[in-house]
Amino acid sequence: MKESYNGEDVLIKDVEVQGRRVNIKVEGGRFAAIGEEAGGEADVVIEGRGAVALPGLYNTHTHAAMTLLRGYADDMLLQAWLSEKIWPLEAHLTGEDVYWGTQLACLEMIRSGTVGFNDMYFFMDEAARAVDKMGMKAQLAYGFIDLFDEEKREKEIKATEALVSSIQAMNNPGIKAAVGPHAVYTVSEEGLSWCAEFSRQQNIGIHVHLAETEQEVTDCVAKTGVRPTQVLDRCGLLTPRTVAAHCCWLDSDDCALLGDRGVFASHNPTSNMKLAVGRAMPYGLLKERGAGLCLGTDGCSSNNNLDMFEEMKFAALLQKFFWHSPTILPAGEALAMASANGAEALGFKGGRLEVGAPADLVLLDRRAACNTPLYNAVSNAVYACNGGAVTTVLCDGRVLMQDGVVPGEAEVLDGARQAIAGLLERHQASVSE
Ligand SMILES: C[C@H]1O[C@@H](n2cnc3c(N)ncnc32)[C@H](O)[C@@H]1O
Ligand SMILES: [Zn+2]
Repeated sequence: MKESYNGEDVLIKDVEVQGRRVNIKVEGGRFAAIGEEAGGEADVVIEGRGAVALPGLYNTHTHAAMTLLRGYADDMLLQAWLSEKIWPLEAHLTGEDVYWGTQLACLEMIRSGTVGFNDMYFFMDEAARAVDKMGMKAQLAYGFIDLFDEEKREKEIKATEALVSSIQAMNNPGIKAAVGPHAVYTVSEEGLSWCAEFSRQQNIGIHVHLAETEQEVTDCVAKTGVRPTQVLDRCGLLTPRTVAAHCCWLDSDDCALLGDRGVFASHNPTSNMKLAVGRAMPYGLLKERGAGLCLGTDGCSSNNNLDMFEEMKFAALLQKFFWHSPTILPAGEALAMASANGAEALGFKGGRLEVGAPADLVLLDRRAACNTPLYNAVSNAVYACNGGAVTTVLCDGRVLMQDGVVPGEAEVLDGARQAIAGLLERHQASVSE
């Protein structure tokens, strides 16, 4: 992987953009020209051979280094899955594990056309190091969990402040810090309010789980007298800088509140179906109330991959099936959720195939079966292709994959495999003590 990006100019020849065979010229990391006339000198020339060009994708909800836990525990309900399986193994994670697990996530995301993502996890300075090395864009938050304990809250505050300053010291405009209050059932209202105030002072994003399960809502009402959305709102966490993940068990007042506050709701259909949360995000109501709408995979152990092409398809199908409407969430809206909306949710400008925009670009193989026939490239992208059809990826004009080759792939896979072996060994040793 290239250590430093020197702003190369790129010319991509003969690609399909909205039904036209054109060239694409990238200069200084942005689209300079898209059309038959695009051309001229370039440091890198890529033969498109009729490839389908799409905007780069943004995964707005994941726990990237959970790649190390892929397939570790499946087929369980959320609370048992977290408390009996996931959290006990996560207790043995090291910074080195998160460095390699996040690189593996970046590799998988690059291979399937994702150029930016929204992460909430631990040892996030190591995650930032991995993102910097892999050349992607990301908003990174430490998973703030105080379990309503004052001492733990102080530690979570220090960890959050440390991460934000270390990311800001990186001076990489493609890597942003955020606060990551986990959820209303794992964070006290003092902790939630601190996160809101700190994100306001620092003018950084907020990444939070909201209304994932019916139990989250009923327990919250029983405990506080109000619903999770109202708890987040009275703590100041509902803002235009907020990405709320899942948003399944929302009623119409919740949707109106999210719309009024300009919150982005991140739909995570695969995770929701895999954990059987029992209700699809109310996409139609949220759209009507003006909430931002984007898409995310959640972590690899509740999906179990990071393929945003699959995520677009499952979003479109789940919404149609659950709300009994064959016209809800058409392919074009699914692609917008996964690209431009996702970029906007994270405060990035990209995810648009437009002159002047940052050059986030994905090329799909024109000869792949999923692109034959090519009546409608967006339909194929959402309903037929998956990440396997991606051949070339640019992020802010930087070539991250060309003709299926990601530089340094073997080293990332080896490092991740070693991290997994070490993690399991430490967990095993503690269990047998
Ligand atoms: C950041 C924290 O969020 C946990 N985590 C992973 N998946 C989910 C989910 N679907 N809902 C809530 N928390 C989750 C991670 O396991 C980590 O403990
Ligand atoms: Zn999550």
